[in-house]
Amino acid sequence: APATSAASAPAPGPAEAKKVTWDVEYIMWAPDCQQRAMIGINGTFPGPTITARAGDLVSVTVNNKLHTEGVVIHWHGMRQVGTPWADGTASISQCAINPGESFTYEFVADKPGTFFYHGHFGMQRAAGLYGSLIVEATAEQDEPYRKDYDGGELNMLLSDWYHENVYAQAAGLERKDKHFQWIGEPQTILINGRGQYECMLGKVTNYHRGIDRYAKTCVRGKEAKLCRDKDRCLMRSECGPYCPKSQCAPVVFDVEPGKTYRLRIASTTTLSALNLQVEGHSLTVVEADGNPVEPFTVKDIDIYSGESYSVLLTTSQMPTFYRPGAFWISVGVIGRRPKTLPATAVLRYTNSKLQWPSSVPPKTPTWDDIERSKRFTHSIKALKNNDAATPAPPAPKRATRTIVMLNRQILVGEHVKWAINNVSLTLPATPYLGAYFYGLQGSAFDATDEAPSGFPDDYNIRAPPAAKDNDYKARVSDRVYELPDGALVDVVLQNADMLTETVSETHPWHLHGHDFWVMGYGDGRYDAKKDFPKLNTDNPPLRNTVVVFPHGWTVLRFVADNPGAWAFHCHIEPHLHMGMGAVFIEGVDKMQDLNVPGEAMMCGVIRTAAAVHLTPARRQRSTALAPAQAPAPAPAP
Ligand SMILES: O=C1O[C@H]([C@@H](O)CO)C(O)=C1O
Repeated sequence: APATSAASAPAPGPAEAKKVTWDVEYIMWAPDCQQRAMIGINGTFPGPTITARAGDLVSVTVNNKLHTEGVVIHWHGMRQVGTPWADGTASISQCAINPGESFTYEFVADKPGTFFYHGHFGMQRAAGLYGSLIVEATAEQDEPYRKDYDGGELNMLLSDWYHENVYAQAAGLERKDKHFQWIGEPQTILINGRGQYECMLGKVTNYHRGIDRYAKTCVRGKEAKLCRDKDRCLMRSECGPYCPKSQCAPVVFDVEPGKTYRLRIASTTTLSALNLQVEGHSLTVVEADGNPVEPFTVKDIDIYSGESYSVLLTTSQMPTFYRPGAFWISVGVIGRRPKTLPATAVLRYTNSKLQWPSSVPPKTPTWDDIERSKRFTHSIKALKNNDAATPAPPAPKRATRTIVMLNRQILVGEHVKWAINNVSLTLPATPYLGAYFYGLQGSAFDATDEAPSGFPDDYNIRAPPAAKDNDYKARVSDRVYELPDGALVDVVLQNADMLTETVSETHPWHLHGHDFWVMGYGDGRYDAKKDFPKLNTDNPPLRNTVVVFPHGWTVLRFVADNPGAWAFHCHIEPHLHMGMGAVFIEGVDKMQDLNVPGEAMMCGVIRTAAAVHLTPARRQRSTALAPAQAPAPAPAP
């Protein structure tokens, strides 16, 4: 029978239809039981969940009610074929929407899957501007794993949360050299926008104290009293995590025993890579970034910022004394030494004898076990010959253009930056899409030269960038890559030492406007002669986000068949802010045929050019305003 019974878990935000109006504004909220200012939509955090069906036209009118800054919203994973102006990237696909102004995004929800949306201007994603975007399959294009779950769907939007506001974070990153202030580890991991700062819902162990010396088990007795005042609780941080109406109340997924559920998981973290597990249950991965994968079963999954998965979970546990039918879902930090306690949610069977699990939440795998993470990531393969009505096209066997991208943390001037080859990306005042649409690229950004497609053969990826004069020097630039229409593009992401010797970090790279095939991964320096023949042309998974592991390489392939200006960047918010990104321009000659809304491009040199046609119109104005401004007739004597 088709699974229509939705499990009674709170979706991240209230569900919305496909045509909506959003007020984006500052709100006071307590996502981890501590009240802070953040960016909300229609008064809530996270923003409303959009649920659409594949092929639907989604229309979102954004009213910018942030009185001190512009805003844009990016629809992460939507390819925006024919609508590059709706991609929601400030300086790339549009001008930021000014305070007091509105903009309507209209795009087709092009394929079924688990997605999300978020701010893409400054560091607004880190300020809480995000929400879920779920695209359901139509009857004709049924997802291949649809028949494999009968329990319904659960949705988990994962994020990390900082108590320091994003303006302070950005200012710290921009300080010079010795005064550079890194954002550090987040205070709290959030599940559907809810977490509990320094507080474990389950028992605190030495393991938890090792992560955060302030870790404490939340006191339930004291809070019970506060909980009774339900209305007051709604906005008060001290109401604590166990008050059901509290903004930081834990997420509880109520499920029936003996069923299989589809758990949708997406991560929009600012920084953290996460590992998720459900006590006593295995997870079968079936979808990655909206694409069917060859199913594989694991105890836990890794998820990097920008990625999404669907996993199938069967509620097969018989209630026992030790496992009375309530289980911890635990989400912990991997890849960087954690200082943040794992987030917890509850999977609760309808026959559970207990409200809360009595066990200790499962431990997160050792944070620096990169080999374990590689094994998980390498297990993801495309589902071949799947019975979906529209199976994904096979990867082309070759590329017509190869861009090798050296990922380096490097000093530029005296600032700590990230650079790709020798370009640390800075965004121009004029959106690239508008610049190409109006043919103003020469004055809108540095179009004298393309961004570099490679780096010197003798560059040592296992040594930090040297400050010597003859070093391969990076500079801040807004140069782009122009890709011929239809080009088959290979991008080799090459990781290297950071400014700290022997240290290299994991970076999740996200491409706008496309899915790409992940052709392969390797350690050390990519060697085209040796490594190219070993790339996976058989079942490379299609994705929109992929990681490059420390000191390793990743090759991805895509077809440049979507005219527009597309960002390609590290999805770690501060890294993008520090220049870790690139811009691909596709279909230069086809750009003029697009239906680009001119009013979305009126900034930078386009505004200057448009202003040329405006002349003072004092006479018309005085005529137009005359009636309203005329003095009121004198009262009759
Ligand atoms: O960009 C980064 O800066 C810090 C560190 O390298 C300097 O404090 C860090 O861990 C990053 O990922």
